[in-house]
Amino acid sequence: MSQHNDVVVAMPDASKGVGVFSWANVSYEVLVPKTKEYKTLLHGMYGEIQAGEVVAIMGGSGAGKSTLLNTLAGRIGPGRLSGDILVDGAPRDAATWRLQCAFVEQDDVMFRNLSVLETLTYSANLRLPSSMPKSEKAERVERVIASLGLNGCRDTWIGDELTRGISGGERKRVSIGIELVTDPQILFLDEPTSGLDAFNSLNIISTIKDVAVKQKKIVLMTIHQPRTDIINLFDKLILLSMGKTIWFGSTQGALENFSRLGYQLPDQTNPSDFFMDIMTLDQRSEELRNLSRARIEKFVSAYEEIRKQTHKEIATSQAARATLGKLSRVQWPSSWTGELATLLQRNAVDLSRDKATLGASLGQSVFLFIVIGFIFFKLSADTGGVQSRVGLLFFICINQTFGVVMPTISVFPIQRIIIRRERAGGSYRSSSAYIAKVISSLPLPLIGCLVFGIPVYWMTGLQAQVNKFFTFVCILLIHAFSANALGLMIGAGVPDVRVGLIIGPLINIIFILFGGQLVNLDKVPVVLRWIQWVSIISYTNKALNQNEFYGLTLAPCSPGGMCYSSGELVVSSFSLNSPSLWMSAGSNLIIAFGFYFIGYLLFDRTSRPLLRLK
Ligand SMILES: Nc1ncnc2c1ncn2[C@@H]1O[C@H](COP(=O)(O)OP(=O)(O)OP(=O)(O)O)[C@@H](O)[C@H]1O
Repeated sequence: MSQHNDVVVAMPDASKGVGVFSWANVSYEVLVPKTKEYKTLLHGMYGEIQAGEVVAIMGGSGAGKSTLLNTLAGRIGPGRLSGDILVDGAPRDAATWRLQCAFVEQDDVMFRNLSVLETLTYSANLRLPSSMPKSEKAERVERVIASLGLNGCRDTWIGDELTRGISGGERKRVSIGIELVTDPQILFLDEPTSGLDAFNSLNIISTIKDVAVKQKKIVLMTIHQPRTDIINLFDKLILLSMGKTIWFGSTQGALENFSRLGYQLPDQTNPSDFFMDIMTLDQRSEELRNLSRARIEKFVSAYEEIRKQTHKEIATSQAARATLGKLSRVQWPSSWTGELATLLQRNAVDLSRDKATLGASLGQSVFLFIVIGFIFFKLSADTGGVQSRVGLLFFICINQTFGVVMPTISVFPIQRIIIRRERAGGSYRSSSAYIAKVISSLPLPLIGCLVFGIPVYWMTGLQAQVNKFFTFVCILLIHAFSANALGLMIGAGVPDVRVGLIIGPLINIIFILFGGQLVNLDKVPVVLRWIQWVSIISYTNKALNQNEFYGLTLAPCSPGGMCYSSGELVVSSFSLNSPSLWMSAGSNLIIAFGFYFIGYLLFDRTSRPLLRLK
């Protein structure tokens, strides 16, 4: 399977930390589709962070904080990027960058059914080289737990809005821990305090500061109006407004700078409130906008003067450049099968603890076999019985399609953020992640189809022959397999679950229409007729009818009544005789593999992390 954008990564050399991360004259423009003109989001940015420093990007809404953070982290889409972004004086390199840096997103999306310890252990197992002994990985995890103060909740499940788990502050720590297990040199954090109370915010930033100082890491984060004791923890601030720098340096330096320009910090005011007041573009009226714009431009020019006087070129490290040249394609942390085994194990643990999903899924099958079993109880072999049998078999097709496709659609959209994050860290190949999901999503539909199908077969009085029964079960299992493939394919392609829940039923309904029971397919417009060849419902319906009616002895006709003389005649009168039973089942298998393959291509694309360094 193709690897597309996955970059094969080099293992980091833990003994070699990054000394300085710097950027010079960095601008970023995007094309605005409506006007077809470029809009500049970042204007000639400069900055430098030394190992052990924590730097915060602050600014009003729309100032460009996230854009700057993402640009420096290499997480930008199309657009014009110019300037230099350097690691120890050398340009970032795709082979090493993913392991040198880590990005902690604002939303802490994780597996809700795993404990803190398990979450960090899987991160270590997936992201650290397989050559590293298990005991060393476990030690690394323990160190991260200790440094982030997670010992008290190490065995608590992560949880989510619906299931109680660790607290918001602990979630943020775990998110940071997931990244820290690989010992990245540069840590980017997007609003690490958002959604946290003042106490927890201080706690998180103090922990980050502690880690940065002790482990000599470079930390850059965006933050919204931090309280005074948080702002005091930052070594430098980047104050942004309208995509321009109005200050880069210490908080004290910023206060002195603004004071010199006539803006004094009022008594008993938090510096961050003060900065926000003077650097935010006031949009309330034309007059206020012009006034605030003029003030901001004054700050921009004043800072530019200071920068020019103090700016020194970062010495380009020839040694670093030379090393980068040699590191191009090395290897993934583990072998493909190693990745698959770890991912399968994680999926299995997560699924086995998801009692609600397991219960609902099996409960649905039990409920339906009872209802259907009694509605169609012990069908007769007369004309009425024939009609009921045809209806029952078509209902089974529809039920088994909806029952499998709909829950499967959510598999990828729900975990896409996690997969993107892990792929961004170079943890595994997209193919192993996909195959692991396919395998772990199969047992539930297959078991569900047996729980429903076996009792229904005997309750409804379908042909009481062992070979017919096993063929029936086999057809149902193949159908569940194909429906699973269809659900995964839809889920892999849609941007979120809501879109999937619209597209899923639509495709199912079209497959039902082309299932051979509702419309005479010979009368359908030629351009649409091909749909029957990919309708898994059509093939399963044909296979089930042939299995049931071939060899079925029907009740003799009453004089003058309309009836079928044989089961074969029933099948041919509904045009369900071609292709043959095993050809139909085989077609469904081929279609399933087709769906899985298209699903993989879509998955690879939609779960691909952004990485743009040039
Ligand atoms: N792809 C894009 N096309 C056009 N404009 C964009 C694009 N991305 C961002 N912008 C604009 O760039 C500006 C900076 O956006 P950014 O998200 O960096 O702001 P921010 O400071 O992080 O704001 P907030 O605190 O509200 O998240 C905003 O005006 C935004 O509308």
